This record gives sequence, structure tokens and C-alpha cells, in this order.
Amino acid sequence: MGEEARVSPLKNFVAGGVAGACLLLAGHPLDTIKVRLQTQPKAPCAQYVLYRGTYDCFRKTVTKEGVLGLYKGMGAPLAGVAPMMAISFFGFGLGKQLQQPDPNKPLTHTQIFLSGCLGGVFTTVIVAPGERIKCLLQVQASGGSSRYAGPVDCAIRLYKTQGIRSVYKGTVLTLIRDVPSNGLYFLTYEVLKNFLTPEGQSVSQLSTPKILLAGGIAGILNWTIALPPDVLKSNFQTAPDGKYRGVVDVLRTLLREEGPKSLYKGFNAVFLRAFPANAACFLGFEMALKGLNAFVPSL
Ligand SMILES: CC(=O)O[C@H](CC(=O)[O-])C[N+](C)(C)C
Repeated sequence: MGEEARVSPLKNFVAGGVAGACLLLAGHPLDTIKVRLQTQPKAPCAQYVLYRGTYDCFRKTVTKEGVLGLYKGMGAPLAGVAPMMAISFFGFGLGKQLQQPDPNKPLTHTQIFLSGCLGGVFTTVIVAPGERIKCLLQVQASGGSSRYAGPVDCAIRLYKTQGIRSVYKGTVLTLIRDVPSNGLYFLTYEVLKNFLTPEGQSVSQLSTPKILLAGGIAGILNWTIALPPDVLKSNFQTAPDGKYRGVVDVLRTLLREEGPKSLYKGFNAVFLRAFPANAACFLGFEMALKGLNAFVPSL
């Protein structure tokens, strides 16, 4: 079997880190807008709404805070997204390797989905605290106050005041968001890659526009199932302590106060970001993998 066909979780790990950096650079500005829209307080009437939509939030953020305002809270994901994607791609590679004792036998769609889910379980260990810190920082600027000086200050203060439980607040919702969405993410990408590969060619020869297309669509489908738990997670992680009794309570409160549409809050920002960010992510992954296959084939 050629080096390119062999699944190497380690190569996936390194290439996944590059993918994460690409994902972040292309996607963070719209992620900030998404979190601000998702967590803005409910206004008594339309006149007092802080942000009327994606463009309004973009415009107000840039006017008040400059372009750098869109990159607020990037410190935590910068340290978190590259390792997160590295672990995600590693878990996916490991899942594939574990389920494929015979490398010449292709995996079923269910096996690919489960491999992706494994990546989601692994990443939660760093994603849950990373998201808690990122969301708190993203929201504090839009609220006008600056309680935390940065990601490290935020992590230390959460830990000092309420211990590790506070740092990991929102773990269950992170698992609910990331396990199935990770499965769908990788399944979509693999299915599209095979579909877009012309007869008789290897998937590793797929052209850049086709990689971008497959990655972008994988990102969009991933968010169609990830967004409702993401809204619950953002609200839960940024709420004052004691506001919600648990996952079901956030869901009930949101449905009661704002209706089912609230589960798709930030929809425009999420879907505007999903395609370019994930297209860049998978392109970064494939290019890094090619480099590794050429320079360190035995990894
Ligand atoms: C829901 C989510 O975080 O999706 C990630 C891509 C993105 O758009 O941020 C990918 N992954 C499912 C691997 C976490």
C-alpha cells in the first residue's frame, strides 16, 4: 500500500494543527459576531435591540472597537484551535485505523461517522474550557465592561474563585455539540472527496477547488446540527452563576423566552463563516499531509 493510502493518526495530528490555524484565521471575525448575536440580552422592544443582525453587529463592532475588535478573544482559540483540530484529526485517524484491520478494505459510512465522533470525544477535554474562556471574553466587550484582562487572566480567575468545575462549565453541551457534528463533518468530507474524484484517479490527487468545495460543504453540514447546542452552550457558559440549573433548564428558558427560532441565533454569521473557514481548514490539512508524505513518509 502507498504511503498516501495508509492512515497515520500522527500525520493527521500534525496536519490537523495546520488545518486549525487556517480555520481560525479565516473564521474568527465571524465567530465573534456569532457569539455576540447569540448572547445579546433580550430587548424589551425592537428599538432597544443591541444588534439588529449580522451586518449591524459587524458595523457596530468595527466602528466602536476597530477591525481588531473582530479578533477579540482570539488568544484562547489561537492556543486552542490548532491543538483542537490536531486532536480531532488524530481521533478521526485513530478511529479509522482501529476499525480497518485490513487497509485494502474500505470503511463503511457508519465507520467513518464513528471515527469522526471519536475525534469529538477527544477534543472536548480542551474545547470545553477553551469555549468557556473565549465566549466570556467575546461577550464582555459587547457588554461594555472588561472584567477579564485576557484568556490567562480569565482562566486563573475562574479557577481561583470556583475551581476546575467553573473552568469546565458547559462540558456536557460541548459533547452534545461536538460528537455528532464531528462525525457528520468527516463523513461529508470523505463522501464528497470520493464523489468528486474522477474515475481511475486517486483521492489524493483531488484539485484545490474540489478540496475547498468538499471542506466548505462539510463545514456547513456540521453546523446545521451543531448550532442549536452551540446556542445553548454559549448562553450557559456566559450566564451568571446560578442562572441555569442545567442543560435542560437553558433549553426550556430559551424556548419560553425567545421561542424555537432562538436555537438558530447567529445563523447568518455561522453559515457565512462555515464555508470559507472549513474550506481553508481542509485545504491546510491536505497540503500539510502532502508535505508530510513527501518529507517524513514514515511518521
Ligand atoms: C462545531 C465546530 O466547532 O466545528 C468545527 C469547525 C468550525 O467551523 O469551527 C469542526 N469540528 C467539528 C471538527 C470541531
